[in-house]
Amino acid sequence: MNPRRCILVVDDEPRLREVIADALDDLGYRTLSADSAEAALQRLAVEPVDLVLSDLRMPGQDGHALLQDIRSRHATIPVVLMTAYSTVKDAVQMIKEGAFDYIAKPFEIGELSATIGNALRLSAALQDNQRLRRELESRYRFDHLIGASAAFRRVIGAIAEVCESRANVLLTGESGTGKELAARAIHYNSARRNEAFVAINCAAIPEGLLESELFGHVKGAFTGAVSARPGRFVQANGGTVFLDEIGDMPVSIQAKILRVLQERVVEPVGGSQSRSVDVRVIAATHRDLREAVRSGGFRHDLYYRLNVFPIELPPLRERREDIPLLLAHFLQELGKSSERPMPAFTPAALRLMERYSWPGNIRELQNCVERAVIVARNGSVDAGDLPAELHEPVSSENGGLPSDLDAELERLERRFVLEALARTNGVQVQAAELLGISERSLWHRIKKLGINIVKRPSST
Ligand SMILES: Nc1ncnc2c1ncn2[C@@H]1O[C@H](COP(=O)(O)OP(=O)(O)OP(=O)(O)O)[C@@H](O)[C@H]1O
Repeated sequence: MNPRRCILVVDDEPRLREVIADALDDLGYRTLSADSAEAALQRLAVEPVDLVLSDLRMPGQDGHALLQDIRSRHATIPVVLMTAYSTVKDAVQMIKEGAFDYIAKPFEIGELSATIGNALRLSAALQDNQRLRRELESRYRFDHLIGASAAFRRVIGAIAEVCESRANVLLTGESGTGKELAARAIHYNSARRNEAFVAINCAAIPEGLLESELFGHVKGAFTGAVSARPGRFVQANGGTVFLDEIGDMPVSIQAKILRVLQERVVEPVGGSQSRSVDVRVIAATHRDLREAVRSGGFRHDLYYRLNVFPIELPPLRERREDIPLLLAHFLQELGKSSERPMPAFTPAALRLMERYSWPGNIRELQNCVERAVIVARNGSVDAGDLPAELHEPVSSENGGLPSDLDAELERLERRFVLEALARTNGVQVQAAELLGISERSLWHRIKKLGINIVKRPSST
């Protein structure tokens, strides 16, 4: 059984201390109390405390000074401030200085329970993340892989396991879940780290060019091939090739990839001499490749070659507890290139972010943070500063109007894109023409909507 979490209640009013301690006791916490900041520091020096709940205004050293002392001497203990309505502004300022949250007096037990539960959960996640990173940093350099949730730890564990081997890796997961980042982590922590990491997006290169892009071509192989070109596999010799969106690769080219994997040779377009290469292949897809194999869009022999070591990147909605960590990480990154101090996100804004489903996953979260930093006023980002989709209500009844305009527009967009792709058998340049948009714009929409294009295999 978990030991009871210990909360230190600091308030100069004995009656209030007693009421709060009783309430916390009923909620299953162990409580200690102190009638001043000085007494609180004495208790902290000798007792293991999980959270400090302190009044803001106290005679002698006040909550503000106590916060500073706790930050410097017991940095991992979260501090929640209790404040009168008139001093809420000071409490918000103190969140910027490192307090975890505040609660305005008078408050109800339910509110107190939620605030404390939240602070304990977030601070445990932060500490876990720090511990995990220290552990990993001593063995690996996974500097940019942020997350401490159980789901993400499994991913890190799998990455750590596969780094040293030369096994092919298949990364699956929705768009924006970090597949490319994971591929880079594998490469830069493998024995190949000093050789090239060559990434290629199989879906973004027109079918006619993909073969020569991958395997190179000899001089005169086709109109415009004025000189020989080595191709990405040769460029990556000794290193790693990252084949992004492998599920969108034409069947004809899949056969050639298979040859690289089996025989470790490439044959440039127009040439008859093969060249041996030593590359590790990491492939990624947001599609269900097993399904593509079943429907004939993907070669089963290639699937089994690639799927030697599968790693699934979980969607962000399945690891919501990582959201505060990712937010802190992106703010830190943005802060490096900004003269201005980064804004603080209010607890209400954070709550909204933790509730939202993030269909675009970490990329969407990153964009949201970047945008919020731009629109932030007075050094803070509140719920109202976040994009409309984060405020979507869950209800549906709305008198004929869509209860969720963005979702409705997205549904329409998906229907039209799918229709155009179906009519053109997945040929994106033609589908884009039908829809009156550029091929690039169609490509972005396909990515955003997570559409899987299954082309009918050509008859050759
Ligand atoms: N665990 C993570 N920690 C920090 N940043 C992350 C993490 N995972 C992803 N990101 C960031 O999110 C963005 C999207 O990640 P990435 O491009 O690796 O996703 P992807 O799954 O390859 O997307 P797509 O399928 O659309 O190509 C990148 O800017 C990346 O740096």
